[in-house]
Formats: sequence, C-alpha cells, structure tokens
Amino acid sequence: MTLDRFYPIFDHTDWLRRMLPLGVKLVQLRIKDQPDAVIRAEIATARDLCRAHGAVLVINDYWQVAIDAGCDWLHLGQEDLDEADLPAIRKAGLRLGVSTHDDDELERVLGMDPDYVALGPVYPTILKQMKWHQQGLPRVTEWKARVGSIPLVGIGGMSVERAPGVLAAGADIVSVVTDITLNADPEARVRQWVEATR
Ligand SMILES: Cc1ncc(COP(=O)(O)OP(=O)(O)O)c(N)n1
Ligand SMILES: Cc1nc(C(=O)O)sc1CCOP(=O)(O)O
Ligand SMILES: [Mg+2]
Repeated sequence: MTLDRFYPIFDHTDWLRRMLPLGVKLVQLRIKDQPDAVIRAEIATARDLCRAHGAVLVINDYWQVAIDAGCDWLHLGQEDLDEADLPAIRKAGLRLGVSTHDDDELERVLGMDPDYVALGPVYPTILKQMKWHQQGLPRVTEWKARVGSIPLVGIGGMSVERAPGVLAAGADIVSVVTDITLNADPEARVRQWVEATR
C-alpha cells in the first residue's frame, strides 16, 4: 500500500468531518487528556468517517482501543513502545508507524519492522515541548538512506512552503498540525496542501 504524501494530524473528529471531503487520504487522530469513554467514541467515529471517505486512519497512542475498534493503523512513540504489546498489535493485523529523533531510537525501531518511520522535528514546532530543536534537511536525507524502502515521514514545523524541500530531501510523506489548525482558513490551507503534494 502506498500512503498519501500529505499526512495531517487532528485532535478531534470535528476536524475529520471538515477535512476528509477536501481530499485528505491519510490522517492521524491524536487525542490527549480525555476520558476513556471520549477516546473510544472518538476513535470509533474516526474509523467510520475515514472508511466512508476512503482514507487511511492512524490512531495515535491508544493501541488497545485501536485493536478493539478494528482500526488498521497505529502511531507509537518511543515511550508508547515501552508499554505496548507489539505481538498483540501485530496479531490484530495493525500496521505500525513509529517516531524517531536520534540514532538510538532509529536503531531500536528498525528491529520492529515498522510500516513507516517518522523523523522529527524537522523544523521547530510550537505544538509540544521536545528536547530536540530541529533536525534539518540533511538529517532527512540521512534517515531515508538508513530506512531504505520503509516510508519516511517528516514532521515538525511543516508548512505548504516547506513541504517540497522536505520531500526533495528524501521524505516520502509530510505530517503537519498547526500549519492547518492555527490557520485563519484551515479548509483553504488543506486545499493548498493537497495541491502541493499530489
Ligand atoms: C507522524 C507522527 N510522528 C511523530 C509523532 C509523535 O509521537 P510521540 O513521540 O509518541 O508523541 P505524541 O504525538 O504521542 O505526543 C506523531 N504523533 N505522529
Ligand atoms: C506531534 C509531533 N511529534 C513530533 C516529533 O518530532 O516526534 S513534532 C510534532 C508536532 C508537529 O506539529 P506541527 O506541525 O504543528 O509542528
Ligand atoms: Mg505518543
């Protein structure tokens, strides 16, 4: 399966309702700090919306809920991987994307046969505090050489204007949050993303 090159991340299914009709074909639901019932309901709704629009849905963090809901894709970071039951995830047939930020993390995840590898933050991000400031484009090129045929996702500080350079440096996919969610016109911005990455 070839994943779309445009990979937005949203924290609520209201965003999916708005953006899936515009041509988003790969999307992550990244919910933080919500009660279990909300998380389960949101994941089930996201699953149904993405199926209806022919889009690939990636669930961030909540691997057990994703299994229970019959989802197809998960994203896990390094700390998530410490807690996750990888054999159960694989047995359930879920595909797995993983975060990396340095050499040790990359070495660790290459042994897990991931379905994509994310590198970040390529540019500085305002979304969350991280101990890494920015990896830069040469690092994207280095990571692609190391992951080979595994799809490489560039994340962190992405914009429509930066995406072509990140793809040219070796990323297969560009993932983005605030360039869309903080934009004055998120729908128009998503249309620009779709245009720039198709
Ligand atoms: C595509 C993509 N890349 C990286 C992340 C970050 O995952 P993680 O390090 O587990 O941090 P949180 O997103 O859970 O705060 C991601 N979600 N998606
Ligand atoms: C969720 C996340 N993970 C990152 C990583 O480097 O692992 S950077 C990031 C935030 C991306 O948001 P924005 O597009 O607004 O910078
Ligand atoms: Mg996580």
